[in-house]
Amino acid sequence: MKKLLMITTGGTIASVEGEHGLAPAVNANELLNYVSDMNNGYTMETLSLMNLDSTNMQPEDWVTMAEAVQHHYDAYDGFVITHGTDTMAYTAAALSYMLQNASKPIVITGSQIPITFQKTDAKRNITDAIRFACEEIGGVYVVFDGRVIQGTRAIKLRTKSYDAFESINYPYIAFIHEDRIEYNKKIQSQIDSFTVDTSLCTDVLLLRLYPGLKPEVFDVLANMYKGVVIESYGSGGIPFERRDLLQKINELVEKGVVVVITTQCLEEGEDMTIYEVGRRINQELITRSSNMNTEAIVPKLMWALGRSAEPKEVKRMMETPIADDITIWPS
Ligand SMILES: NC(=O)C[C@H](N)C(=O)O
Repeated sequence: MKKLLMITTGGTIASVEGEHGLAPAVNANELLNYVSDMNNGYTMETLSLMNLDSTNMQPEDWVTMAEAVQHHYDAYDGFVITHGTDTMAYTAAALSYMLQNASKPIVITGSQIPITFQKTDAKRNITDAIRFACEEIGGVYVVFDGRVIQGTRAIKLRTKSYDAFESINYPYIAFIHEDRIEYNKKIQSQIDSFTVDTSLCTDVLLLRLYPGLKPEVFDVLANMYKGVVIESYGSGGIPFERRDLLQKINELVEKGVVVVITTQCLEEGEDMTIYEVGRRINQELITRSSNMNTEAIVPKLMWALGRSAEPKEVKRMMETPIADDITIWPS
């Protein structure tokens, strides 16, 4: 008999219609009461940790969640975390970095429609998440609309549809059917021991390039941030004609800021070795992101900066695959 803990954090799944629109209000026990087919095979305890729309979630809330799992880790066989969808991908990645080599499933789910509504995806998603949390598998996963996504690979692609999440640059882990779980990817069993490191440095900026961005904006960043993630274009170049951003980025790195380059393209990642706009970037100084998604890069950088103040060491951590966040490293 599996012993599970369901941790609730808010989101649409726990929302009710209030005076100012949908807002989370349902607690963990009430949420569980909506799920009818509580069957044998597991026992479930609940923890109402917070009740936030995930738009209001901050890195400190990721730490609260990681600490809750850490605190209860030995007492349970698996964890279900219910969460808003808007920042779920960030939370899933953040937990993947803070809670490494888990030998038990830590499953995050939510819904597009509140569980209190007649027609809702919430019941299915919770039921699926519970089923996956009973599996003999370790790590952090997003379960949504019958699909299981690696915690470092999820993105929210759709605002309304039930299939809100996609797995980026990585196969779905599994599909959850009514009668069985179909694995799509072989999962290696965990041999390293479970580690928890929740020290985050939140001095991180995410900047999306667009034609016309003023280079001077970079002058103010060094005083405010220790890490800057630049969502560049295509394979990952930086403009150096007219509005020369390259010079400014080099200056930032010289000042000790860790600059990570990624791409606005969702699929296939950066490869700065192809074009002159990419090759001009000093690869010794800049941090490559390969095919990580932005939702993973941002919390990974907060986590890496939380562990070391040495930019070279932060670059090394960022470029090292963790929790399957990087698969192909361009040669
Ligand atoms: N579907 C949802 O959960 C959206 C909600 N605004 C949230 O992220 O909390």
